[in-house]
Amino acid sequence: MSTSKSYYKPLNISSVFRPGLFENRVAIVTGGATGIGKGITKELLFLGCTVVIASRKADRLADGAEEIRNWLANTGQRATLHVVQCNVRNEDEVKKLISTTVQKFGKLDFLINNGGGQFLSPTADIRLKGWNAVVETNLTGTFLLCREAYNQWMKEHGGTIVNMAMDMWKGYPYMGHSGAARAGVVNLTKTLGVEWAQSNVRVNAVAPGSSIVSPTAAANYGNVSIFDGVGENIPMKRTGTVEEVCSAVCFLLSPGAAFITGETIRIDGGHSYYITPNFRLPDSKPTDVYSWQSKFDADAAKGPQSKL
Ligand SMILES: CCCCCCCCC/C=C/C(=O)SCCNC(=O)CCNC(=O)[C@H](O)C(C)(C)COP(=O)(O)OP(=O)(O)OC[C@H]1O[C@@H](n2cnc3c(N)ncnc32)[C@H](O)[C@@H]1OP(=O)(O)O
Ligand SMILES: NC(=O)C1=CN([C@@H]2O[C@H](COP(=O)(O)OP(=O)(O)OC[C@H]3O[C@@H](n4cnc5c(N)ncnc54)[C@H](OP(=O)(O)O)[C@@H]3O)[C@@H](O)[C@H]2O)C=CC1
Repeated sequence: MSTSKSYYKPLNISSVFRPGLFENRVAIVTGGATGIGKGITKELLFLGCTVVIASRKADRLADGAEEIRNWLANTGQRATLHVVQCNVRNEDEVKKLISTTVQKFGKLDFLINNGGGQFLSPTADIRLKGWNAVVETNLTGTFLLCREAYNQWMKEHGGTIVNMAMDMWKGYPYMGHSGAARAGVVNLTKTLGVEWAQSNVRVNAVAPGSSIVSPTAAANYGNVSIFDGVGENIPMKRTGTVEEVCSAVCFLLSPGAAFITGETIRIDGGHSYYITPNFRLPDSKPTDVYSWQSKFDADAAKGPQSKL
């Protein structure tokens, strides 16, 4: 059975959250210029939030910011986007990212630790430098950002943090370093959710399946077709969209999630629960997709002046 796009039934809508939900809020999104982070940035801006995007590469940040600003102009919404170069593995740069944000915008309401990644390798072949690079990026970087956001602002004023995990629940062959680091992130999320509850700081995480079609992610693996065929093994019979991660992040940031902390939400179409080798679901059509059928994207490609 094919999972070609012709079976998809896209829901032609934009954010499911009310306009202005995040007005007067300030967020940092690491890795906010590409892929999932870019999607999160767009939705936050669309909902009125001021967003600071931060990652290592100045050219990626500049290109991403330009695209996002054009896109936002075409939605008719207004919000502030700011760019800071920051390697989450560098303690000084992380401290500066938080202090700059607080100085410039007067506060920090949301931290989204999205930036991260890894390379594919049998674990036996991973050199210590490579192991450390991945663990420092995904686990230590998340720790540093959480700690600085808390100590510099959230401890006194409250705030909400969303961390990025992955579907490492059964281990992750060929991504042993990242699987271990993300399992650490899930555990750290629980700890901080408890330790910081009294400061009115909620800490949660999302765990996307290895199935969120992100062109930058595919390019990072040097294989643009890495997501092809992945949907076949997922109960929902399809890959996931960036927007399906973003909406979970926005929910966790919203007041509607005020009693949720320490939690990790799986966004994987049921893949991580589909474990029984002697039970196969019958073939079926892919389920409905949540995607901002952009209208906005098409208009953004034409430039900021085009009409909705
Ligand atoms: C099965 C099907 C599954 C299918 C899998 C499907 C996956 C789809 C799901 C997607 C999940 C995602 O997370 S998508 C997100 C993808 N995005 C990314 O991964 C981008 C971010 N990643 C990175 O920047 C890098 O991978 C990372 C290593 C973490 C950090 O890079 P740095 O520039 O800091 O470090 P580098 O100098 O490049 O490398 C440091 C060392 O790491 C090791 N190293 C780096 N790249 C390496 C490589 N390709 N192969 C071996 N080893 C490598 C070497 O030892 C390097 O040292 P030397 O020996 O001295 O060079
Ligand atoms: N796509 C998927 O299916 C899944 C993705 N994930 C995770 O979701 C997150 C987003 O991935 P996705 O959008 O798909 O892929 P991308 O490659 O597009 O995103 C990775 C982002 O992280 C940034 N980044 C990487 N290393 C650092 C660092 N040391 N300091 C600061 N920023 C950094 C990159 O920017 P720059 O290069 O400029 O630093 C880039 O913007 C990642 O953590 C990824 O591992 C998890 C599960 C599945």
